[in-house]
Amino acid sequence: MNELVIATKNEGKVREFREMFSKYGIEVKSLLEFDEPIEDIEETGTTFTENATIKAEAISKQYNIPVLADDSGLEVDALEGAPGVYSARYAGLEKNDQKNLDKVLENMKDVPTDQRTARFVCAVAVARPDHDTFVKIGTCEGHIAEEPQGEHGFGYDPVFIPQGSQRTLAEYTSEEKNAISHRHNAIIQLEEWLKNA
Ligand SMILES: O=P(O)(O)OP(=O)(O)OP(=O)(O)OC[C@H]1O[C@@H](n2cnc3c(O)ncnc32)[C@H](O)[C@@H]1O
Ligand SMILES: [Mg+2]
Repeated sequence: MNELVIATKNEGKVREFREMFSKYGIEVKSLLEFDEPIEDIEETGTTFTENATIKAEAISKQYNIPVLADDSGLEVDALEGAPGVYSARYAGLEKNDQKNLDKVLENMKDVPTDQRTARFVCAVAVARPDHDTFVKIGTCEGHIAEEPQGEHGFGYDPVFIPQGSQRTLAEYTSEEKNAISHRHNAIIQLEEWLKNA
């Protein structure tokens, strides 16, 4: 396999997948690079696994090709797992990263440091014509910062400090993030499939 379609319109994800798959010699094509516009796929599931499956199968069926999809988000313990599967829409349907992370910080303003634990979760689904879809899940444990720091990455990275670190993920280089991220931890479980695909 030298090219893999990823059913996402998130440029941050695309960048990370491109970097992580380059070492397998696989080029990544996202929904942003199709000749025709691709309609948004409604994420009607209640779990990361369901939503990743919905996205991968929708595009795989439409084009009759193998497709990978990623559904991910931030689970904050003090917010009972929110924003969770609603991470992209936490502050409204327009999907604004800044508003989303501001809302997390606002809802966490009275939560002391030792109770700010959280994790990123990433479900990657692989859907192929005439095969059962499979899903792998990766996580990255950490805690929520008091204020945003850093310019790298995307989404909630400026407020997420990985376990054992003093820096937010937005202060990590992309190489550093891609070595420990939830997305990395999901992808490494695909290695067998990638080698044989
Ligand atoms: O559905 P697609 O098109 O893939 O793009 P999306 O941005 O809508 O992606 P999701 O539905 O999976 O929602 C993921 C949310 O979690 C956030 N997120 C996921 N991975 C992240 C990461 O590595 N760092 C920071 N935030 C992340 C992201 O910003 C979104 O708000
Ligand atoms: Mg989405």
